[in-house]
Amino acid sequence: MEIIHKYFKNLSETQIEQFSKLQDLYKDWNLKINVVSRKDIDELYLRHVLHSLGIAKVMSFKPGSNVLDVGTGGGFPGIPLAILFPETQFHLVDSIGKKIKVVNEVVAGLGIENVKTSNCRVEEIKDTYDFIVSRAVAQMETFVGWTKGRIAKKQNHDLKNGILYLKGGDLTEELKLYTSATIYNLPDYFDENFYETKKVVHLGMKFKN
Ligand SMILES: C[S@@+](CC[C@H](N)C(=O)[O-])C[C@H]1O[C@@H](n2cnc3c(N)ncnc32)[C@H](O)[C@@H]1O
Repeated sequence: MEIIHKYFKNLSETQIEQFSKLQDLYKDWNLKINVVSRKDIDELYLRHVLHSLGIAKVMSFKPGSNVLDVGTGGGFPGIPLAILFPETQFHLVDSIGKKIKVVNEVVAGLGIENVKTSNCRVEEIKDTYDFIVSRAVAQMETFVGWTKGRIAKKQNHDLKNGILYLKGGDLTEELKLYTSATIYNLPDYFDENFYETKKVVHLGMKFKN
């Protein structure tokens, strides 16, 4: 939990309490339904919570905005972002029901009010969102296909509405179709070795008028 304080200084009492409770909640639920690897559960704050919050280093979601988390699994990056941005609405989607069950239990356990969940494939979602976030779900081309039409046209942020994807490694090949993508290197924000090759990729949507 100290590692969250290290990089996010102005947390409210509620946010501190919610972040602090995450580890015990995930430890309990992970015994029943495995959503986080055994190794990672001891490093939940480094490998999952802070990593999810990497998106917050490049984007401050405004009050009233809405965000879709595609393939949220156990709730990453959606749950840490929902704690950090309580006035933004988050929709967490996963095609595997037992993962959404854990997400629902964690959300209820923390008293988070700005998260809704759906157990379905993202291709079935019909709403639009200011941003779509994700980690470890699909290659960019597949992901862009799945989420086509889901970005709202009205812009409310400095960064263009679009996709904010947590990725790692060399992305030259994967992003060669997306020349307008911006890559933010997480080591510019976080010192820990875990982040050495990790990035946030922003892909702003272009709309034909
Ligand atoms: C490797 S896990 C990543 C989970 C989480 N984002 C994380 O980083 O911890 C990928 C997740 O994406 C989900 N998924 C894959 N394709 C999907 C789709 N088309 N729609 C919704 N969920 C999908 C899977 O069920 C799985 O839970």
